[in-house]
Amino acid sequence: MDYFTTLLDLLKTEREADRQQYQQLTQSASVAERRANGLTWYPIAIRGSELGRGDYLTVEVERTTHQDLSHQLRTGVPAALFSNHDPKTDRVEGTVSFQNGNRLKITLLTDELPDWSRQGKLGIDMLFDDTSYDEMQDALRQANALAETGTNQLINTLIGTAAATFRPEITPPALPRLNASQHQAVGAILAANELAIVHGPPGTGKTTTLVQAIKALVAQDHKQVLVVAPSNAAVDLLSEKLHDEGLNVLRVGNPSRISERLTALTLDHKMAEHSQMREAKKLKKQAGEFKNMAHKYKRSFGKAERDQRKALFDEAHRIMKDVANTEQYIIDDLVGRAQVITATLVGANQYMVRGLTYHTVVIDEAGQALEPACWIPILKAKKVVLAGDPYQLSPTIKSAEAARNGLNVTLLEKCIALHPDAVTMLNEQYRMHEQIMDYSARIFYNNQLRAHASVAGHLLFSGDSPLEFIDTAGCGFEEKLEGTSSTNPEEAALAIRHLAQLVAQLAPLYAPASFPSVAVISPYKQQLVLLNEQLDHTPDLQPYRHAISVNTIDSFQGQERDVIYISLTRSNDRGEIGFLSDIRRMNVAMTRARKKLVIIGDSATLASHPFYADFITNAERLNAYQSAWSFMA
Ligand SMILES: Nc1ncnc2c1ncn2[C@@H]1O[C@H](COP(=O)(O)OP(=O)(O)OP(=O)(O)O)[C@@H](O)[C@H]1O
Repeated sequence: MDYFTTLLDLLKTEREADRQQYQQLTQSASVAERRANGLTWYPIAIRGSELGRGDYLTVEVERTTHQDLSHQLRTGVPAALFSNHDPKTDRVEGTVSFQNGNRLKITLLTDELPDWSRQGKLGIDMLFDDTSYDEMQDALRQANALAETGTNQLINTLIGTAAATFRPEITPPALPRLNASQHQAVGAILAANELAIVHGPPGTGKTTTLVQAIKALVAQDHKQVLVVAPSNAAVDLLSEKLHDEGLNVLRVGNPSRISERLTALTLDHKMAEHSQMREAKKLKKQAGEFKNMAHKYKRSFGKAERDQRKALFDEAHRIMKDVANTEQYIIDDLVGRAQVITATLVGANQYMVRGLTYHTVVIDEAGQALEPACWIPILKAKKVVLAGDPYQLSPTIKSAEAARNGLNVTLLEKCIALHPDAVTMLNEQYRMHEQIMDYSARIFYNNQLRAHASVAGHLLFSGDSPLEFIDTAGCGFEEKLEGTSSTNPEEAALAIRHLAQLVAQLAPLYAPASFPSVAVISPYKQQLVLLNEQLDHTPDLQPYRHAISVNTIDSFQGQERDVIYISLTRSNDRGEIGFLSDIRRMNVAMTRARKKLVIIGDSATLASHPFYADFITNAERLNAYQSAWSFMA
């Protein structure tokens, strides 16, 4: 099938580009350089170790210095423990199985700590993640084979060779907390035979809707539902909300947020609480003792000692087999009792749940999911629910070639185009003042989005303007290049001065604890550095620092603040706007604001792009346009 062979080729191109970028960052790089690139923790101290399932040793380590450096050693990534003595030979590979703050656990492909780990300084290196690519590739191959039989109704629908069908007799239960479009979405999810799509623009209650739909699915079908998303954060959020609704949720893989409520949903925690676990623990301890005894007999001793050593090891292995059996029983029991299983897309193939099949799989944040990854959970189901917004951030793709040739188009977008009859768009939003929503609604949502009465007119204070565009054209604020990132120091200063004036207006109106939340965002990382400096050097803002954050747009998807400042940064006479031409990113930025949105930019540069030209005209129409001149005067 062309559909899947094309995807397989694109994935191969992407994998190569990703590997090359990884190699560039690691090859011939010193430990210090790798550490600076976030690929290595060094030095580390071992805080403990435990023998786990499959006789693999899990080692807990802590970063003892350089603790603030950002890094990519997240749960699930392949990694290696190494020693600085001879990092090429003194290393053992494994997978990060837990990470929080400056501690992580790595499960090693061995059952005991190597001798070299007791000398020299140790570190953890991130390795290239071949496993995820292998999983995606396997899924595409399997999908291809199934597609060729022509009989798989779900695949036929998703690739567009069959229509999506519905059971018209199904009527959704009464759900008084949902609005009309949310209720309709739940109805479509219940009635769909193969595919239902929930298009959720910003703040429209996509999560609320999905949670109610999943609850209704469990009640209707009496079958386990698999709920997945590309990011751990989204999986965490859904897991908590589903649990709050009284469902038995099993969170597979490690949560990115360590909250007690979430931890309680993980397999590790549920296992520890299980009635049969005490027995397994006792056995494990016994096996450990046998191993310790065996280690006392050195290999160089005589035959009798060697035999003794072997007998002890054999006994330890035999006991560990019993442990594995007991643990498997516990896992099967816990997995069997779950009504909802939650995981990331690739996590849906974790070995505890690898072989399971489901009636329905729900993919949230489908607008950010790489299509090949979606096929991992899809192959486990008869019916798919896709939820997301194709007009917010798309997945990050490393290979420009793969992106150009179609890897940047998500399954969500394809399915919306193929099956408009399967789409329900949630059309009422609970976040933005209607003037803040207006432009996004017009450009991206065909004017179909409404503001709920509770937010349509909400303001920071009576008489405030919810939308402001501050035009720096003609002020001589020129962009600079810092490395690969643009900056605009005068624009940063202006943004913070404007914020200081706003805060002065708000101060008498709000108690510190209920002070409106503010975020200052820019697509350019170096501009954030300048904004932070300006903030730190504005004494009047210090008492409110807790309410103000500075962030990139990408880290902000899914969040909201009362006040959003966007520093567009670009200002040049070539009309070059770089990153800003990705209007989906700008849609995310603009729709984070609840009560006030202040955008600062140079109309002379921005007007080269119709999205901004139109936005500025719109701002003028709404009386929201102001020249920076008049502000500075
Ligand atoms: N039917 C409703 N009635 C009243 N409030 C609602 C309703 N649906 C959602 N909300 C509120 O709207 C807000 C956003 O809801 P939710 O978190 O479900 O949205 P979302 O669409 O997932 O958000 P995002 O834009 O981050 O994707 C929440 O505060 C929620 O309580």
